[in-house]
Amino acid sequence: MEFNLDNSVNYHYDQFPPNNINYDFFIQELISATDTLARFDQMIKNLHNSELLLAPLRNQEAVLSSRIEGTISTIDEILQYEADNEGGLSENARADVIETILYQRALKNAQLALEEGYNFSLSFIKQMHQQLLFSGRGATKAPGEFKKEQNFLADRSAKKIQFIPISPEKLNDGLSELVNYIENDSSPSLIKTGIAHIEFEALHPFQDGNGRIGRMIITLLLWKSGVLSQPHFYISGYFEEHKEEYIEAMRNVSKNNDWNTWIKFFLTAVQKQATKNLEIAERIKNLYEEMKITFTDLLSSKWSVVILDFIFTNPVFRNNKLVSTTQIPAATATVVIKKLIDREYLVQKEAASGRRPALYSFEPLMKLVRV
Ligand SMILES: Nc1ncnc2c1ncn2[C@@H]1O[C@H](COP(=O)(O)OP(=O)(O)OP(=O)(O)O)[C@@H](O)[C@H]1O
Repeated sequence: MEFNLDNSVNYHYDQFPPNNINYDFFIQELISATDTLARFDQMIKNLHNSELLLAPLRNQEAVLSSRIEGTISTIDEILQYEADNEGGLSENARADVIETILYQRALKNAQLALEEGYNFSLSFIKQMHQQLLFSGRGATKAPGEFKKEQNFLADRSAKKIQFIPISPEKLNDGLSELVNYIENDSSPSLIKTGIAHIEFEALHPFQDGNGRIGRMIITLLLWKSGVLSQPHFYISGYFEEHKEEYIEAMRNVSKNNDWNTWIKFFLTAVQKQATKNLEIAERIKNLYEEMKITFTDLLSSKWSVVILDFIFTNPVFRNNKLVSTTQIPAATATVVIKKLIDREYLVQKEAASGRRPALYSFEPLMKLVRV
C-alpha cells in the first residue's frame, strides 16, 4: 500500500530534553493538578480494603486506554470474561476483549511488582509489553522486544503517514536519554511525567502497543516519584474524550518544538481525571456503606458482609463462585440470590444451562462503573 508523506512530522531529533519550558504558561494547571491528585491519593490511602475500589477503576482504564486505539469492549464483557476464566485465557472470546483483559492484567502485575520492590527500568517495561501482547493479535508483533525496523503512525484509510518516530538505529540513544531524564531531572514530578509520556510515544520503541504501555507508565512514574503513595491513578478517560487534542498536542511537540501546550494539556487531563476518579471512588465507597446496612437487614445472615465483599469484588459472577469463594452453604447462596434478585440488586444475565451455573450482575455497582 502506498502512503502519502506530505504532511508527516518527524521525530524531534536533538530536541530532548526540552530547554524552553515556560512555567508561567501552565502554573495554574500545575497547582490544580497537584492539589486534586493529592486529594485522590489521600482518599485511597484511607481505605481499609482499597482493592474494592481500585479493581473497578483499573478495569475502566483498561477499557478506555484500549478504546483510544480502536479496541472496543465494555466493562460488562470484561467482568463476564473474568467470571468465566479466573486468570486463564480463553480462545473463544472476542479478540478485543482478550486484548483489554491482557491490558488489565499487565497493569495489575506491574503495580504489584513495583509495590513488592521491583525496579522500574527498561527491562521492566519490556516485561510489561510481553504481558500486554502475550496472546491474540499482539502475539505476532514482537512482544517484549524493541523495534528493529522503522515504524510509522498513519491514517490508514486516508493512506497518509502522520508521524515518523525515532529510527531504530537511534532508539538506544533515545531510550538512554529518556531514562537519564527520568532519573536525574529536577523538574516537578507531574511535569516530568508528562514529558516522559510524550517522549516515550515519540520514540515509539515497540512495533505495537506503544500507546497503551505509554499510558500505563504515567501511573507508574507518578508513583515512583512519590506523587502517589500507591501506583493507582487512571488518566485515559480524559485522553479518550479529547483524543484529537491529545494527538495534536503530541504532534506539535515534534513539529513546532511546542512542549508547553502539551504540558498544559497533560496537567488539565490529570486534574480533570483525578476529580473523576475521586468522584467514582467516593460513590463506590458510599454505595458500599449503604449496602452494608441493606444487606445486613435484608439477608439477616452472619454471612452478609462476606457476601457483600464478594459481590463488590466480583460484580459479575456465577453462583458457584459465590459458594466456592465465600464457603457459604449452597442452600444459603440460593436464598440470598433470590432475595437480591427480588429487590432488583442482582440481575440475572444468563440462566443456568446444563452444567453452567447462572450468571448475575450487581447493578448498583455496574451503573457506577460502566464507561
Ligand atoms: N504525533 C505523535 N507523536 C507522538 N506520539 C503520538 C503521536 N500521535 C500519536 N501518538 C501516540 O501513539 C499512540 C498510537 O500509537 P499506534 O497507533 O502506533 O499504536 P500502537 O503502537 O499499536 O500502540 P497502541 O495500539 O497501544 O496504541 C497514541 O495513543 C498516542 O499516544
